[in-house]
Amino acid sequence: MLKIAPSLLSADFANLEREIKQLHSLKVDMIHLDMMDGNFVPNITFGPDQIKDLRKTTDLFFDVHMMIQNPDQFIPKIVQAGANGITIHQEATTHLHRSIQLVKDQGVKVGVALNPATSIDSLKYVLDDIDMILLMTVNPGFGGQKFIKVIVEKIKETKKMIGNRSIDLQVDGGINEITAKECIQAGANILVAGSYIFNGEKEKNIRKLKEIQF
Ligand SMILES: O=C(CO)[C@H](O)[C@H](O)COP(=O)(O)O
Ligand SMILES: [Co+2]
Repeated sequence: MLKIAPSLLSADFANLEREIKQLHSLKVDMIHLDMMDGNFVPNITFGPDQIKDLRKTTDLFFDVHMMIQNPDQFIPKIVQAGANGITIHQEATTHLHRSIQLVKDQGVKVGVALNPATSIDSLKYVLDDIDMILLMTVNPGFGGQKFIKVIVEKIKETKKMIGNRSIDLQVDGGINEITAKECIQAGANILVAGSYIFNGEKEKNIRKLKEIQF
């Protein structure tokens, strides 16, 4: 089933409660929270304290995309703050298997993210431990970047690797109604979209994504 995950990165940070309540009324499937440390990626966003405050505004699923070096130290804090799912970058941890187990121990969903130039090969060894794979369709760090088209092929290869396992395949970066269609046809089922949803009429943009036919 297709799921829509608006990224708060492009929301109005002076009115986050209002933005989240509107997304709730537009029946999105989850809220995508981009955590950045200025080290793994060249940008800084928010951490556990801010996520804890946002948690008070909604019961929507919080899908935390951790773009931080050495994620292990923050995993318990992010879960305590209210995350329902945590996605860690393979490139940000030396011991991917251990980091995955740490998230699982906290009782929330676990995803592994790959940068555009990272091969899917190492996923093979953790496939039976994870709930989601996030394929970055831009280089992480900023909203509003251009979709990297070569990743469509990677989506197809990843979908094949997943086989009949119940693992969600999420895409993130440069998603609009055109690129979303290509990703869905290739096998993705969760669309993260920031600038496309927030720049303009949210209701119309979310509807357009939901209406994409397979
Ligand atoms: O992880 C991210 C950036 O690193 C964001 O989720 C992503 O870029 C969403 O923004 P947009 O849809 O505007 O590309
Ligand atoms: Co993201």
